[in-house]
Amino acid sequence: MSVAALIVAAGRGSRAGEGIPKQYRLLGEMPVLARTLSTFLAHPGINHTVVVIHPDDRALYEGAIAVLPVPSATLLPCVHGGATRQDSVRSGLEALTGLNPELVLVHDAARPFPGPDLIDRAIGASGRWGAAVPGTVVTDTIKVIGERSEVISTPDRSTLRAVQTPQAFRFPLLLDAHRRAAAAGLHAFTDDGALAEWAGLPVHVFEGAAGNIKLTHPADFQEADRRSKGNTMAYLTRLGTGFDVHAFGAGDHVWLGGIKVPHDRGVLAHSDGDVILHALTDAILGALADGDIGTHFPPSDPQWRGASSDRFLAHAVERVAKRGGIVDHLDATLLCEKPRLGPHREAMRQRIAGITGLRLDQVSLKATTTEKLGFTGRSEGIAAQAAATIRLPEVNA
Ligand SMILES: Nc1ccn([C@@H]2O[C@H](COP(=O)(O)OP(=O)(O)OP(=O)(O)O)[C@@H](O)[C@H]2O)c(=O)n1
Ligand SMILES: C[C@](O)(CO)[C@H](O)COP(=O)(O)O
Repeated sequence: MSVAALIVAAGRGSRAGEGIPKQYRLLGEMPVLARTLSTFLAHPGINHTVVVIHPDDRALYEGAIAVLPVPSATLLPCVHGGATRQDSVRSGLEALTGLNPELVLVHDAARPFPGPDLIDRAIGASGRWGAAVPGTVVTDTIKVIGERSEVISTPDRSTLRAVQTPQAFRFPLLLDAHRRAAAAGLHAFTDDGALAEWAGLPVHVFEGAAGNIKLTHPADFQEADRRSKGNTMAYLTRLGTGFDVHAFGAGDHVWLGGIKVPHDRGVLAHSDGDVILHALTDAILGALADGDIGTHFPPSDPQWRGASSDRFLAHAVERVAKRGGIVDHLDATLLCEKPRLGPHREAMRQRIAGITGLRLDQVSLKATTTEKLGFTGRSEGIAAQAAATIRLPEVNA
C-alpha cells in the first residue's frame, strides 16, 4: 500500500505572536517543522512526504530541513500553499497526483508531537473507512452561545470529540472533495474532515493523542518546550552482516558484483547466483532487522528464477529509504581460489555504486583464497561475506 504524508506549513502563525512563522521557531535545537517532519520521515508506513510552504519562507524551509541529519529519499520537493489552510492542502494534493498514493495523511506542521502510534492508527483507520480523523474526548463542558454570549444549549459532551491531525483519507476521495469545494467557491474549511463531510463522505473518528498539541498561542510554546526536553531525535548507525555460498556447476561464466565474469564453471542457483550482491543485500537487511533475502524473494517463487540480483540489492536500499534512512557504507569479501577479483574490482564497485546510489568511496570489495582449504579451497563453490552500515532516524518521544 502506498501512503503519502502532506504537511501544511504555509500559515503565518499570527496568533502565536511576533517573529518568524511559528513552524520555524526552535523547540530545543530543532525547528518545529523539522521535528514534525522527522516523525513522518522515520515512519516505515509512509512512502512519500510533501511539505506545503509559504513562498516567502523558502530560506526558512531549507534551514529547517538542513537540521535533519541525513537527507530522506522519501521527502518530495516542497510546494507553495495558498491563502487558507484548505487552499494549502489542495496544493499539496495536486502535487501528489503523479504518485497517486492510496492513502494521504494531512498533518499540521504546527503539531510537532504526532507520535508513530498515532500515524499507525491514521493509516489503519483510513484504510478501513476511507476518511478518518483523530479525536480526543472532551473533558470541559461545552456551551453553544449566541451573539450576546448567551448560552443557547449544552451538548452532551459524551458525543463530542476534539479533532486533531493527521487526518487520513483515500487519496482520490480527498482530492475530488477538495477540487469540488474550490470549484464551489469554498475555501475556509478549518479541517479536511469538515470538507469531506461537506462532500458527502462518511467520516469516522479514531483515537487521537493527548500529547499531539497544536502550537497556536504563545503559551503553547512553553508547553512544547517542556515536552521537547525529553523528546530527542537522532540518526543512529546500525550494522548488518551477510554471507552467501553457491556451488560451482557447468557453465562458462559467473555473476559477481553485478558483472558477468568469464570462468570455466558456472554456479548452481535459483537466481543469477551473484554471491557478492546476495551477501550485500543480506547485510543491509540485517542492519534494518528486516529478515533476509529469502524472506523478501523466496526461492520457491518462480518469478525469481534466473533473476538478476541487482534488483535484490536495490530493494534492500529502498527498504532503508522507506524508513527515512541512508546506507552509509558497504564492504564485501569474495572467498574463492578463482576467478580472480582484481581485474574486475573497479567495474564491480562502479556497478554496486550505480545500483545503490552510493559514491564509489562508500563501496569496498576485497577477496581472499582459503589456502586450498574447505569447499572454496577445493573449488567446489564460491562464497562472499559482507558488512553494511546504515543510518536510521530514531525518534524518542
Ligand atoms: N494558508 C495556510 C494557513 C495555515 N496553514 C497551516 O495549517 C496549519 C494549521 O493552521 P494554524 O495553526 O491556524 O496556523 P496559522 O494559519 O499559521 O496560524 P494563525 O491562524 O494564527 O495565523 C499550520 O501548520 C499552518 O502552517 C497553511 O499551510 N496555509
Ligand atoms: C486542522 C486542525 O488542526 C484540526 O484541529 C484545526 O482545525 C486547524 O485550525 P486552525 O484555525 O487553522 O489552527
